[in-house]
Amino acid sequence: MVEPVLCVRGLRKSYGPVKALRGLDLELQPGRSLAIVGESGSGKTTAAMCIAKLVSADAGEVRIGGAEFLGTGASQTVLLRREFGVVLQNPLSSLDPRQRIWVSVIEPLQVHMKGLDRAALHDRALEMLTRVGLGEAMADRLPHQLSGGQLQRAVIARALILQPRLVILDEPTSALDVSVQAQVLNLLCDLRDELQLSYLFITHNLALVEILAHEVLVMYAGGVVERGPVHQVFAAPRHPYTAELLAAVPGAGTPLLDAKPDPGFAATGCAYQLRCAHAQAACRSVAPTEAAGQLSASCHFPLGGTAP
Ligand SMILES: Nc1ncnc2c1ncn2[C@@H]1O[C@H](COP(=O)(O)OP(=O)(O)OP(=O)(O)O)[C@@H](O)[C@H]1O
Repeated sequence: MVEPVLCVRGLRKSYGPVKALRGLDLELQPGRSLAIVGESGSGKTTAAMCIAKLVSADAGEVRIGGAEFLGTGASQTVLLRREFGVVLQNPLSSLDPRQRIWVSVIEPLQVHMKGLDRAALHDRALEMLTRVGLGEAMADRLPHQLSGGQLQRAVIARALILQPRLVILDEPTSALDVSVQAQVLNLLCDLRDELQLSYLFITHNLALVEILAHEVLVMYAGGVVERGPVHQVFAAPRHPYTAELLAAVPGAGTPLLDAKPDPGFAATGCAYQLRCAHAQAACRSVAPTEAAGQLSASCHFPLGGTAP
């Protein structure tokens, strides 16, 4: 059996009374990409941050490449991790404004592969910058001399410089102009296929999920309400919340819904019951089973058929 690139079991995180993550399980196979979707406040970023050990979870286990990931090591910041690359929403905040682009790109190499001389580091930076579509001319520039799309390419180059198999992407295109978003998205798709990368991808934007991910995990109020292959979940959503998200999609680049789920909501039964047009008595008294397995929805009365 192939070892998953990422395996997460029972990840929980509360902020006081707010249950931001209610026990997350997921697996990511080599070369596969998983998108975590949900509206603002559903727990997506908390999930990514707990997986990256940027925020410490209250409980649960994270395994990367078969080994438990404890989040310790030489690197002080998540951007320099050896185990995975990270691409965040705002590329400017990921790069040191005083450092030339090539120096930022090779920073993880300097931390984790000591002993490379300056010429070798420079060569590696140019190789990676070329791979992401930035020529040598960009290498010596400072971040403020690059456009948003060019900066995000540089961040991607740095995320890949240690050749990780897993890349965590948190809204990687949402700070970019719409015309540039497609270019960066295409680059991410090409790199994923060429380098057999696995992406864990956090987004509000379902249009991007169809392009970048194989599987989708839908979160509501800190829990997983539906999961499965993207084409199956999008073609026939089984959880009413997934259907609501899909119905709200006005097009690429536009956030989904403004309404926020309330993860502090402590009533018995289903967390989605007050917003659900299909709620029945059982939904108010008994919490549905968590969505687990290949294709499932956490709902007593899933759309289109029997309960999972
Ligand atoms: N540092 C914190 N302190 C207190 N509450 C927090 C903190 N971080 C997140 N939360 C709460 O946890 C819940 C989940 O937040 P989280 O940021 O993970 O959601 P999200 O789906 O990523 O939303 P967004 O897309 O807006 O970032 C929210 O209710 C949020 O207010």
